[in-house]
Amino acid sequence: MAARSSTESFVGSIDQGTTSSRFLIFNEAGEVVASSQQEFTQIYPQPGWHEHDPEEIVASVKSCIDSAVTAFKTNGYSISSIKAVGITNQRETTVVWNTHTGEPLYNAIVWTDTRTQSLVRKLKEHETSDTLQSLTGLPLSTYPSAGKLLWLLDNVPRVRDAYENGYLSFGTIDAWLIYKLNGGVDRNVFVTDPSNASRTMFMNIHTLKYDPTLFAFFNLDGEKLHLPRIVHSSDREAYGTLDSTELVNTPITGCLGDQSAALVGQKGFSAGQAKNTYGTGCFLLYNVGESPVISTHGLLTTVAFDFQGKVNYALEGSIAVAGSSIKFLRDNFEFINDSPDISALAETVEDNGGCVFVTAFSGLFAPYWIDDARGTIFGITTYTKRGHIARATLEATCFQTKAILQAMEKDSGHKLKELAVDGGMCNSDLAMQTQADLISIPVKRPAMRETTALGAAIAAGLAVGVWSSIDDIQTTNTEGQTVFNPVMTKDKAESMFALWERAVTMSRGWTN
Ligand SMILES: Nc1ncnc2c1ncn2[C@@H]1O[C@H](COP(=O)(O)OP(=O)(O)O)[C@@H](O)[C@H]1O
Ligand SMILES: O=P(O)(O)OC[C@H](O)CO
Repeated sequence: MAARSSTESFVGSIDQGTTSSRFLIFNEAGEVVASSQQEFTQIYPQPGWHEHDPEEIVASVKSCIDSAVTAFKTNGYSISSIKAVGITNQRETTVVWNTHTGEPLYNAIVWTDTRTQSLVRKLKEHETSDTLQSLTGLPLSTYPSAGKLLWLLDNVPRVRDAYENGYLSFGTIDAWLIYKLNGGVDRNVFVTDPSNASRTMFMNIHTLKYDPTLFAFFNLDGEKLHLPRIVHSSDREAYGTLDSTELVNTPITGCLGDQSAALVGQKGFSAGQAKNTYGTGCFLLYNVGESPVISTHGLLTTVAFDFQGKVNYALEGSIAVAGSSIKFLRDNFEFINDSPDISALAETVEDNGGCVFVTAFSGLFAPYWIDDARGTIFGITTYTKRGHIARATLEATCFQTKAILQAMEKDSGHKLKELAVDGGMCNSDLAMQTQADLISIPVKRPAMRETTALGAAIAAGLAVGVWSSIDDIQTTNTEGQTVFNPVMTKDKAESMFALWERAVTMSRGWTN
């Protein structure tokens, strides 16, 4: 195709999720003009363990960049019109590497991994453990990075060795990717942003700095451990430039944890705005403004974004299992060939036939925090068909979202009037209708669902002036939304929810 003469600028976005990596190129209107996606290996060495190969993650990202850029060029665009790249990523997932060589010292331990259950219980016995949430925004659980790092130090001799000898680098996926995409040891760009650092339990949520009190609690020597420098989520200089791929020398200028990125991509810039992302897990973020609100109802406090010092916080309801339960039915039970087929299977029956599926594969996260629950299906009889299980699987995420919304209303004192959604599982009309029915408010799904990637592109584009301020992008992706209005009676929704809550109570204690 002939070269386009457009003076338009573009922004690339790396979206490194739990199950796949993507690279998307956005124009100034926030539209996707080229993209590429690649799944990578999920490693489950033991029940409850979940790992990724850090090098495979980097390779998948590079391959996506090259494929998308090739398509971009084929469409007549010039590489030089891509002004910057943003990064968004699965959070908490922990990578450790040799500071001198850049070699990973173990597989990445994924956020869903529950191997730290007993370690976390011991930490909870510590007399100051109940102060952690007010300092970090997070309750002690298997979820944040801190416990994963402690496990590595206790169980992997070469990690311990590297730590004792002062060459252990620790980072979440953003820090690892930025380091590797800059060429690793040679340039040693070792940074993270507050939305990612706030998931480690090493950062003080009020100061946005690593806190010696936290290192002392985890019995870590901050001098021995190499941690990424915390910089703004949108920054012209700090993140370096790509040293390879088709986009060599393009600056990386934005970085956001994926749930923060989705909030930005849904333009949840102001207090009172919220979004719910149904990916591998499901995460409801509610912007609470410029001061953190510490939850007393089972939610987390997280950094929504730090745009050149303008910091917004969010209350977060984290669900460990959402789209992954559908993949589970596909891969482990062969109920379906492909995730989208789940809706058709669920529609073969009228309702859940009395089944409730507590999908607690990693215990239950917000607002319950039950670490000793495991996946349990209640109500199975000889009447039960695969369709009932499919329906109960979709409903599980919707029930847990309802519980989170209730907690959020109590913490924030506000009632949401509608829920903005995105993420792979929101493609299921049945799931989104069920969600609207159960929470009795409308659910709004944007036409362009790659809002996580858009959020990282916005962070990067703001840093280099592709957009001069958030006002430039307020109307992006507002056309063509689908609205799911509740049709179920509130009484029916409440009685279904009561059964779910009963099932949650009964799922406790399995791994005790
Ligand atoms: N049409 C669909 N209906 C239901 N679930 C879906 C559909 N399409 C994708 N999914 C689920 O969405 C998840 C992937 O969503 P995505 O937002 O890409 O996740 P991540 O960012 O965690 O990799 C998968 O677990 C998949 O099962
Ligand atoms: O991969 P996702 O989209 O489910 O997101 C993972 C989260 O960041 C984990 O906290």
